[in-house]
Parts: sequence; structure tokens; C-alpha cells
Amino acid sequence: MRRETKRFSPSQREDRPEHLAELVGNSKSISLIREEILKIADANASVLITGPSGSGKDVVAQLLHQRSRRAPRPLVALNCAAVPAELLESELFGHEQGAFTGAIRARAGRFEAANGGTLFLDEVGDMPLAMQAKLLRALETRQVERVGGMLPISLDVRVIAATSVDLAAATAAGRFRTDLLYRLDVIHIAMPALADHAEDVPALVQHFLRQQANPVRFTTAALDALSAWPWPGNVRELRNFVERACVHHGGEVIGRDGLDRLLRSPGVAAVPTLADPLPADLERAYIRAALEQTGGTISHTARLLRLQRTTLIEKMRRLEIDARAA
Ligand SMILES: Nc1ncnc2c1ncn2[C@@H]1O[C@H](COP(=O)(O)OP(=O)(O)OP(=O)(O)O)[C@@H](O)[C@H]1O
Repeated sequence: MRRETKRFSPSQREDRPEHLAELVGNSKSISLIREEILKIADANASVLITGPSGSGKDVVAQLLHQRSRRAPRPLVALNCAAVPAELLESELFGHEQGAFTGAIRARAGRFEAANGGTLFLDEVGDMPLAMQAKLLRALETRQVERVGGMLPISLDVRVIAATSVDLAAATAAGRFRTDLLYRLDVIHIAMPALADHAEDVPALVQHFLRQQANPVRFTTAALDALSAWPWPGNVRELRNFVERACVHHGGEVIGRDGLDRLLRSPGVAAVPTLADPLPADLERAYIRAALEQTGGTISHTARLLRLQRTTLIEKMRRLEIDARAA
């Protein structure tokens, strides 16, 4: 289930320190990202965070805001993939009363709500081209116009955007404006897949265990096996796995054998990436498992398998896999 929108009110952040984001991990890549966040938190330049789903882009956006002088002001998030295209403009820029059917009263958009603070545009690559032009204008003029409004409203908003799709490829394919990409990608943070910083798995596991009322304990052998697991859903999948282990086995010690059983249980994506060629029957099984996990959605399945959508479709055709039958 995707989050549609999130809003972190100032009171939530200041009064409840547990809401402070934490980027766990001492690998080289995560340490460098933590340093970078501290360096750039106070800049006003736009930040583009890239990386696969579940890799921590959201955590980075929260940290950037919380470590900036904008922290007392709101961090407003909008998932561009979750809002229907026809509603996106009024979500972002607001509308005046009567601007369209159903606009019973005037409403401020996310940009205005973020004034003085930070606007986090998640899955920005899914924004329709017409909206991209409007976003670019807002970024360049630092002004927004409500739908049906007459006057531009001047704002001071720092924009952080995130994407799990390759925006350079999207611009080459004409799906994303190059000028908007340059505008957003002033500072770039690339989140690695969990498999590319697997040495952080034990620390992440301990971090997630600390959040559990009745945690399990993993033996060193089990932690080693968890570190070797491919985690196609990245840190989110690891977190869900730890939570599930605690719900079912709270208080127990889990060794290598117990872990093998848990990793084969439903809900764990036993789906390694398909970057390396596999025998056809295995490849078919992996694609089917991934399709099952995503409910048959090709784009999500491609993302999970870290394949281009077109590559997945081509593989499915070759292996005679029907998405609807998965
Ligand atoms: N390095 C990390 N330390 C602690 N928690 C992390 C880390 N990376 C990710 N998480 C946790 O994993 C979960 C998924 O992370 P997050 O939502 O930031 O991923 P994302 O890249 O924004 O995913 P999506 O592209 O699907 O929006 C969250 O619960 C987040 O708190």
C-alpha cells in the first residue's frame, strides 16, 4: 500500500523526539550520505534523491528537513504517483472556491502548506508532463497560482524530490522534462540497494528489533545469512521481515535453521534480482513469484526485479508468462 500524502506537523517533530529520522548503517556509502546530509541541510538548492524502492529515500528527505534551519516549519510530502493526474494541480497549488466542480471552498495546496519549510515530492518521475511544466515555473519564479486564482503567491519552499525510476532514461524517452530534471537535480543523493551495503544488515536488524515490544534474538549465523539474502524490497523488506519474526517468535532465539524456515514463509520475496542470466525454469519461477507479490502489476514487478519494464515484458513473452495468470 503506497502512502498518499504525509504531513509532519511541527508539534509532532518537536514534542516527540522518537519521530526524528535515523539513517542507520556504518558502510562507506551510508556514512558518506550521512555526512552529505549534514553538509547540505541548510542549503536552499533542490535535492534529488534516487534509489530503489525501500532504500531509505524518505528517511533522507526527513533528515534533510530536520537538520535544516527550516525544521520548525512544516515538512509536507506528496506522493506524485498516488494522486490522480487531474487532482495533482490542485493538490500542489491549491484552488479557489468554484474553480472546478466540487471545489466548494478555497484550499491551499501543498506548496503553500510548506511555506518556510520543505516540500517533499516523492515519485516525481510519475508526474504528468503538463504538471511538470507548472512545477518548473513554480520553482523558477518561487511563486504559485491556485487553480482558478488570479494572483500569484510568493513562497519560500525548499523542494526535495525522490524517484525510484531512472529520470535520465525518462527524459531520453520524452516522459520527463530535461529542464525540470536540471532544476531538481542541483544536489543529488543516490541511495544504494540494500544488497550493495549488506554489511549494514546486522545494525539495521538491531535497530528494528529495538522498536519491538517482544523482540527475537538472531544468532550470529542467522545474522550472516540475513546479510547474504538479496532483499529485493531493500530496507523496507528487511524491516517487515524483522517485525514479522517478532510477531510470530517474540522472545525466541532464531538460528540458521529457524531463519531458513522464516525466509521461506509467505510474505518474504524469495526473488533475487534477475541481472544475471538464470536457467529458464528458475527465471520463470522468479518472475511468477514477483508477479504474485505485486498482484500482477508489470511496472512494480519490473522495479522489484530491478529490470527495465520493457526487458521484463520481453522476458515474459519469451517464457510465455501471463501476468493475469500469476
Ligand atoms: N538506513 C536506514 N536506517 C533506518 N531505517 C531505514 C533505513 N533505510 C530505510 N529505512 C526504513 O525502511 C523503510 C523504507 O524506507 P523509505 O520509506 O525511506 O524508502 P524509500 O526509498 O522512500 O521507498 P519508496 O521508493 O517505496 O518510497 C522505512 O521504514 C524506513 O524508516
